[in-house]
Amino acid sequence: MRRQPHRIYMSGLVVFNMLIETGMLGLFALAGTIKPWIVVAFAGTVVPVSIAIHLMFRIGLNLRLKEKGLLVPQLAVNAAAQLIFLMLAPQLAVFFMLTMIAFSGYAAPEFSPRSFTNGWLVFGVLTGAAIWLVRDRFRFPGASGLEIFATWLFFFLALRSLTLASARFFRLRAKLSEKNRQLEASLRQIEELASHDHLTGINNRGTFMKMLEDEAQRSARTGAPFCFVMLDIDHFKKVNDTHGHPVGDEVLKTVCDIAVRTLRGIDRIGRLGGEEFGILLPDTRAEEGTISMERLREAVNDHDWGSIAPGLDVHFSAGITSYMPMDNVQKLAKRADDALYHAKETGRDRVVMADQRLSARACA
Ligand SMILES: Nc1nc2c(ncn2[C@@H]2O[C@H](COP(=O)(O)OP(=O)(O)OP(=O)(O)O)[C@@H](O)[C@H]2O)c(=O)[nH]1
Repeated sequence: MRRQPHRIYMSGLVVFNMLIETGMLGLFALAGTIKPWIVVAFAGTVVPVSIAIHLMFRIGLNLRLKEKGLLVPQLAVNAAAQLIFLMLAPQLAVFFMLTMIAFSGYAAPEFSPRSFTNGWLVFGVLTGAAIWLVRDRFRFPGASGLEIFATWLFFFLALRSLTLASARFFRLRAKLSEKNRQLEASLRQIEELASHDHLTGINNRGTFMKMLEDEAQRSARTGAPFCFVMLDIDHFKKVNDTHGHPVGDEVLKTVCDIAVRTLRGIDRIGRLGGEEFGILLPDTRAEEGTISMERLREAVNDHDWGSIAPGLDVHFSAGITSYMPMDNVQKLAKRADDALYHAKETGRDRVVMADQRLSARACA
């Protein structure tokens, strides 16, 4: 499929060159070298055929065929046309022979080494036979047997070297495109590795803190509310110690999966380190944020942890805070961390809202 744009481009180039060739023949007709009807015959046969082939590529009819490049029919039609007109106007034989070399170059990427050798020999022999048949009207560079042979030999060898050079160029270009694609894929992978946590696949600390910073700036500008949550899995060390590190890893991944499923599409989650996660809830007020975290807590508590390891049970504690005017990320993180500490201190498996604690303290 990658070759199709190239085929469309090349067959379009053939149409363009056929039109140029018609114009050139017209000039020779004006100069009296050939009869005008030869130009009309060329324009009425070769040009429509090349347009038809180009349209076939454009519509994609060739994709239904086994030999999608249409190499054999294209070359056969073009070479037959050039040979017929070479015999009709042998005084312009070199002109038609050069055109054949150009077409062979266009078809280079479609050639296999065998099809190239076969085509080269067939065209060479046919062209030699055609020139020989019309040798009495052959003009350039001369009409003697040796001159005709030397002209033909030049064509025969040039056809080979130019086509092989084109084929090499196309192969090189294809290789370069492939390398480019691999490089782009590697770059994407590096970006992914640099911005995401490799175990859970969620944002890593750096990426998440940058998101938090951006959201704080957005809120300062627009006044839109948002909540920041620090979530920590309870007694995670015990999970590792009792069930092993691989089970601990599985717990981390599963908690993230549940969070991604439970939270909204615009919410962001990042791994801050170990078994601690940060959650950003844009356009969310304190009460809505608490409801959202309670829903996540229930989802984690209700999960069938026994399917990962018999007797396994997982809970988390979370501290949540909402953005306040004149806030910065450090202040937000401090409040959420204090609230998380409070959640742990007061029995774990709970969500504590920092702002309520602050207002409670202010009222006391
Ligand atoms: N399996 C696994 N364990 C990890 C990973 N990162 C950190 N840990 C473990 O997480 C545990 C965290 O233990 P603590 O900081 O004592 O916290 P805790 O046991 O959850 O206790 P509380 O937070 O007070 O409920 C340590 O045993 C770490 O080795 C990880 O990527 N995979």
